[in-house]
Amino acid sequence: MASRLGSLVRESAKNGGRIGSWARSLASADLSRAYSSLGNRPILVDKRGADILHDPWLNKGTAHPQVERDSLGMRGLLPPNVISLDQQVARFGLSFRSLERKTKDGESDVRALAQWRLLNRLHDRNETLYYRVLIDNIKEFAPIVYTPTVGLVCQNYSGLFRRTRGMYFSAKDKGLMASMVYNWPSERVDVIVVTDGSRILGLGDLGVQGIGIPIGKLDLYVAAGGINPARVLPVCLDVGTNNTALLENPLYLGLRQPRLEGEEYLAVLDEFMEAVYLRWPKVIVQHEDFQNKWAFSMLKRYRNKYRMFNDDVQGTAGVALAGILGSVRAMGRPMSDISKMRVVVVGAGSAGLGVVNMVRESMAMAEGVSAETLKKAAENFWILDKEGLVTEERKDMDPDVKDYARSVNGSLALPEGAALLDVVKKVKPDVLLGLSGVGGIFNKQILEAMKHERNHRPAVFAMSNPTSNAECSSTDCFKILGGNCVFASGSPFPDVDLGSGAVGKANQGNNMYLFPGIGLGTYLAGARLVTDGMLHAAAERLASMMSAEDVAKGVIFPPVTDIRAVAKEVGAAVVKAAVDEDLAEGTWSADVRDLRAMSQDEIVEYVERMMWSPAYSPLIYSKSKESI
Ligand SMILES: NC(=O)C1=CN([C@@H]2O[C@H](COP(=O)(O)OP(=O)(O)OC[C@H]3O[C@@H](n4cnc5c(N)ncnc54)[C@H](O)[C@@H]3O)[C@@H](O)[C@H]2O)C=CC1
Ligand SMILES: CC(=O)C(=O)O
Ligand SMILES: [Mg+2]
Repeated sequence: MASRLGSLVRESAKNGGRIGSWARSLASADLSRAYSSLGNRPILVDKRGADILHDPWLNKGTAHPQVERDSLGMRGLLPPNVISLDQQVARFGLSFRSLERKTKDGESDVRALAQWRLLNRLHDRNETLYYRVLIDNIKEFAPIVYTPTVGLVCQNYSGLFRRTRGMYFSAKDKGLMASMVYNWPSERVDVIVVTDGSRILGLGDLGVQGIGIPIGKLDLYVAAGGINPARVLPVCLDVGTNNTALLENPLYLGLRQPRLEGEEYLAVLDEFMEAVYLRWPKVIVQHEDFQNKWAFSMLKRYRNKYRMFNDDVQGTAGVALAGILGSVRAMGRPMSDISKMRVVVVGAGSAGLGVVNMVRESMAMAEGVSAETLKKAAENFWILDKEGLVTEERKDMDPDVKDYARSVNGSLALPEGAALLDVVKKVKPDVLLGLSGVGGIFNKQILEAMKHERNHRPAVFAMSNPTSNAECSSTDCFKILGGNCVFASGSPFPDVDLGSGAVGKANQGNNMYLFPGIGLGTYLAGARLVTDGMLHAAAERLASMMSAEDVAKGVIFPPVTDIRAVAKEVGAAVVKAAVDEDLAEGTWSADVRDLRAMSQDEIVEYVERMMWSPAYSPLIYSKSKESI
């Protein structure tokens, strides 16, 4: 059969593709077997012609081979020259470079949006080519589809909106969500990223325009985590906005009403969660960029019921933990010395508190986690919010921060609400960690104060996004602290030339290093829940990927170009943890017994094998579409 199809294809090439009737006369099962033996798994489609060209999951554009053009009624709908996926990638590169040349002297925001538009249009047309381009150029394109440009895109989303992507559930859909989920065209969804748009990066409440974040996160799920793009769903819950500029903007596409509060808000969230699990019982739901007042409570409400996690609270925590472990090693100390670190955290929101909770647990682990060791570990943190240092004298204390409130007496005592500079001068921290959303708050004086005798290799993490909200830049940090400090930021910053061959290494400390692997591992494990054990395993695997030579140079995270390998390793660690915790049910391709029988290396191989990668599959017409 393979040779019959091969000869058909060769024949077609010779005679200009006049084999439509032959190809159609072959039973689709024969064709599918034939295609299988040629390589990619074929896809049965119940569409033809222009409908395929307008379906980004199926469209190959100029790469549709002649046999498909004939069998699927596309002859004449495309220019006659058939080109390959590689050639299409190269053509996209040429057109992207030409845009770069044309916009190089223009305003940087205009240029960034033009670059995003070019990628977005490709995403809308042809998902296979889009992800191939993204994977092949991840270092260059992640900052466009993800932070920082995605922030700018969200700020302008209503004006940029052309073709819809994802789903919107609003307060107006009450009682209808269980039927609405069936409007989504894909029968299978593995990962949903959902936001309510209330705290988009460090840019505040962007209402329905926050949809750009789930889209960008899911781009990384596909490109890094190898999740099939036909099985991801970005969602925005439109519960109103308190952003008056948006409410007054005639272009704004969301509901023009203040945000729902209390029971009304909860009713939307509950109905949404129930609806998606009704249609897709095994889906993983990632909560993203919910304002602090809801992030923790939603996590507590759902994490023991559904297969879900909050990326800002839990993904960020794992990345910061891995970064701090790397910094401890960079100081020339064993990882167990994490329990001796003094950490000043600026920002007591969902991200900041998520980080301190996880790092504290890791500190306590050295001596065995107990109420006593956790209490002792909490003393390693000084937490500031917009009112300054949180002490036991704080009025209306957030219960989530209470454990970390500092005493106003004794050694290292500081007054309630003490300013950051005073805290840094007195505490002389090993790690200064920013998750405040306040751009430039680590100013010259603060960074000068980080030069102290307690630690000649301190770590500065300016983790807020996007770039303009980073607490300091790599240049500020290295120019003041010298090449010895360890620097990480949420959005990418360049390495810094310190003269005489010395280079300050700018690490990107972003939850993008963990969430794709957490989702991938949870999915392949078929884990019922996402547990702390799985999250610790993910963070520890990320930390362990850095070699002694890397950390000695101040490199504490892998390069973005390795993000697919990171997701694979993290995913495998999550699978293993889920199996060890007896939470794994496996999937159709490996059930729990298969997973249990695998060695660690075999799990890594299995995860890699299961990762989707972009390649064109042969398309075969069938009236009743079923997977083969
Ligand atoms: N690098 C990464 O992977 C991640 C970065 N982030 C970034 O972290 C930032 C904060 O996110 P969330 O915690 O979710 O926000 P949030 O709104 O929950 O918390 C912000 C916190 O910063 C505090 N704050 C505001 N102004 C301050 C000031 N002048 N001094 C000290 N503290 C101040 C607030 O009181 C609040 O405690 C955002 O910019 C976000 O982009 C969040 C998640 C992951
Ligand atoms: C990276 C991320 O999740 C944030 O800035 O919110
Ligand atoms: Mg986020």
